[in-house]
Amino acid sequence: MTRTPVNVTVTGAAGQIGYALLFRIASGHLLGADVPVKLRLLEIPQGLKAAEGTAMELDDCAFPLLRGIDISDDPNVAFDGANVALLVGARPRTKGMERGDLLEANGGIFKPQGKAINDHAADDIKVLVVGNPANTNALIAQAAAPDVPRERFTAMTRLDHNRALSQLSKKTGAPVSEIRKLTIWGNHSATQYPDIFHAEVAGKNAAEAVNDQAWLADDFIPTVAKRGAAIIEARGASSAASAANAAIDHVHTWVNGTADGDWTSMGIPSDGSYGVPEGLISSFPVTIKDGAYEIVQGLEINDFSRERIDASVKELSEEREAVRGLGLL
Ligand SMILES: NC(=O)C1=CN([C@@H]2O[C@H](COP(=O)(O)OP(=O)(O)OC[C@H]3O[C@@H](n4cnc5c(N)ncnc54)[C@H](O)[C@@H]3O)[C@@H](O)[C@H]2O)C=CC1
Ligand SMILES: O=C([O-])CC(=O)C(=O)O
Repeated sequence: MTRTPVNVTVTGAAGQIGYALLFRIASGHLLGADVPVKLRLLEIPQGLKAAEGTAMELDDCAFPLLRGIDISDDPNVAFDGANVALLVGARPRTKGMERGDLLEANGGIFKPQGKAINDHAADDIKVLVVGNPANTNALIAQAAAPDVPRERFTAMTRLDHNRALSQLSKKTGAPVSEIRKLTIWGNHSATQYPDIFHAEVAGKNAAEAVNDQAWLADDFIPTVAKRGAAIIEARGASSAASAANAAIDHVHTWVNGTADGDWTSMGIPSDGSYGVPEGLISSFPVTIKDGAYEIVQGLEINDFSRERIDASVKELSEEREAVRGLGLL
């Protein structure tokens, strides 16, 4: 059966995450081994030549599922007909830059991209924001796209989720495949809260299996929350292949669903669940079926978790206020 190719737009295509991401999209890991894709690459003018080089390499792989590559520096062209948009390109924080400056610089990227998505993307568009500060960049893009259902704008906390799985696996000796129901709450930042109180390791409650409060508070949580900085320190560059892998996981799960008896973590617009103010793009535990996600309801939140969720959500509220103050919402 011939299928219509799915248009996948990737911004920041010439960057290091782009380089780790595009080959996996083209080889079928994003959407499935039977789904042809067309890539639409968006770069700034200085990045176009490098994007063209990457496109040449993509050609040279002769991927059977890759049905075309377009490159542009115009968001209105790159998002035209997009079914999936991976917003990776962002303005990194540079020396002496305050958080407000960073938010403003990113507003200049994510607002026009949100508008271009609003005006040109396909009706079924799904957006994942990877570029930092991811949650608030997603909010900016969403605000500029009033005609797109707001739940289509998501932010990536799957890398944090995967990091937490791996740390818990090392601690317990159980393979990652035996760990379920882990949650990242809040912001993709050092305030995020990786929660193991509802997680299961080989069918047993993870917090009880670990039974080590000091490890949880002083090792696990800071290791996961500060892993991005640790990678920069070790590698001399921020996470790239693991971030690309998480972006693939995020979209693959969004399209194909969560496994029975498990959930994943995604930055999504809050509906007010768990005391997270409505509209903030915060990470929650979600189950997904038929391309639609739902926040897992009814989890009991203990005092230890409540304090940490509240701290991360407070940071998200402050970021929202800051971009409101800049007229970006
Ligand atoms: N949410 C998450 O878990 C993670 C997020 N990140 C973030 O992802 C972003 C990208 O990381 P890298 O690929 O390592 O950065 P990079 O600097 O290697 O590449 C970024 C690319 O984006 C391009 N770009 C800048 N503005 C653009 C615009 N307006 N339109 C299109 N392209 C544009 C640049 O030319 C560059 O090629 C960063 O903001 C980084 O902090 C990184 C790791 C994990
Ligand atoms: O800090 C960064 O730029 C990279 C990042 O988000 C991460 O590795 O989690």
